[in-house]
Amino acid sequence: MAKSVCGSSDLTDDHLNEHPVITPFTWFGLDVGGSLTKLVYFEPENIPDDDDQSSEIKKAIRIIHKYLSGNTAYGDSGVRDTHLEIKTQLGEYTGSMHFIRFPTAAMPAFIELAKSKNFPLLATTICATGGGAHKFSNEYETQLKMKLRKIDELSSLIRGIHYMESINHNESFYFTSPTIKEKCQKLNYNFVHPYPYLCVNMGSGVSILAVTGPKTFTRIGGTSIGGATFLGLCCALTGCNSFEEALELASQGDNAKCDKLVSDIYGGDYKKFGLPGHLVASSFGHMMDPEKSKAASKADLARSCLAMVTYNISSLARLNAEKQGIENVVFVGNFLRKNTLSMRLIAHAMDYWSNGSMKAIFLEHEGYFGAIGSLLELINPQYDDTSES
Ligand SMILES: Nc1ncnc2c1ncn2[C@@H]1O[C@H](COP(=O)(O)OP(=O)(O)O)[C@@H](O)[C@H]1O
Ligand SMILES: CC(C)(COP(=O)(O)O)[C@@H](O)C(=O)NCCC(=O)O
Repeated sequence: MAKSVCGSSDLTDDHLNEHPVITPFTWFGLDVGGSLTKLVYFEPENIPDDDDQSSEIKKAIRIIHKYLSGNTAYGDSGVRDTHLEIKTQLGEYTGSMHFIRFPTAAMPAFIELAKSKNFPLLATTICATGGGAHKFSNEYETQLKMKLRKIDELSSLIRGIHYMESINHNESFYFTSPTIKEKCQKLNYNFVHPYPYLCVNMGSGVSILAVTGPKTFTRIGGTSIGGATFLGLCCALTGCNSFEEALELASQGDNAKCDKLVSDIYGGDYKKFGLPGHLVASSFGHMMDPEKSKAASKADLARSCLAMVTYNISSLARLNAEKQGIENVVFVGNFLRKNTLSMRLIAHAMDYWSNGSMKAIFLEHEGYFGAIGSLLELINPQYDDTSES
């Protein structure tokens, strides 16, 4: 009989919520986001020999384990982030958690790949979160004969964060002197007494949550100007084709070539209200001047996009934190992947505009927490597509 990752295949999802049956073979958590799909895969150290299984299933299990943990690239666009791999214990099993991502636009190719690797033989149901768990539900059922058990994405995110924090002492960090390259240091943050904190999830769009306990949070805001805005604008303005390319361009550019600064308007600082001359007064404000527009390079344009999106998010984060009386703000999501520049800009902006009262905290597993939370539903189902506040 085919196994379900959430239990035996002859149980309905309702039964699975009450009595999860954990099988040590196909432990996946899926997070299908607006830009990227994240797959967290747990590989147990010792796979017990289960006599109940047909040799066909055993063979498929071996192939999948070998395929996932033996490769770092899958199909045309799947990537395993090997630097994030971590040893942990799930249920009674010790093993490794692997982190894999691919563009959500490549979902049809992923479904074909899953078919070719016999995934459906192992799992009739897979725990999935993110908007795509809803959007692709029919495709999984008709093409793969797999059910997506839908887990609420923000609950999954918070669960994933708290789990990672509990197993990885080096998960959270902050920056000191973020704007001074020679002095800037990345230091471990002690997350022992975290509540309340603000969680800012910088994905395609941005959700802002006030987290008051291990399982209690409220979504207090958001913005549509997020990671996909940065990448979309960069592609439109510079012709770049990837996030990596956009970041590389941004790292070489100067946003003052595109943005109007306070000093462009005041000739210096606007002292009465504490606005320094180097502050951006108006993002892309120089672009209405034909000469300045012509002089701006692709790198300058990319840097302006990055600065605009980053500053806007950190402003919203600070205002929401202020409103809630919260000092610690945790920034997650793949917009921060490889994006130290934005992290340092956020760290500086949060510190500067709060007069040192707020701290920006970042997490190593950036964009994978939703998928981790989804995987944890196997062990202890909590959030079957319900939101919590
Ligand atoms: N390889 C990549 N491809 C596309 N976007 C990426 C990539 N790496 C980082 N990003 C950034 O991460 C954002 C998506 O973040 P993520 O947390 O995965 O959100 P979502 O769940 O909406 O896909 C993108 O909009 C982009 O800014
Ligand atoms: C709709 C979303 C929760 C989807 O999550 P994502 O895939 O972007 O991580 C997110 O994009 C969002 O919160 N957007 C901002 C909507 C708003 O408050 O304006």
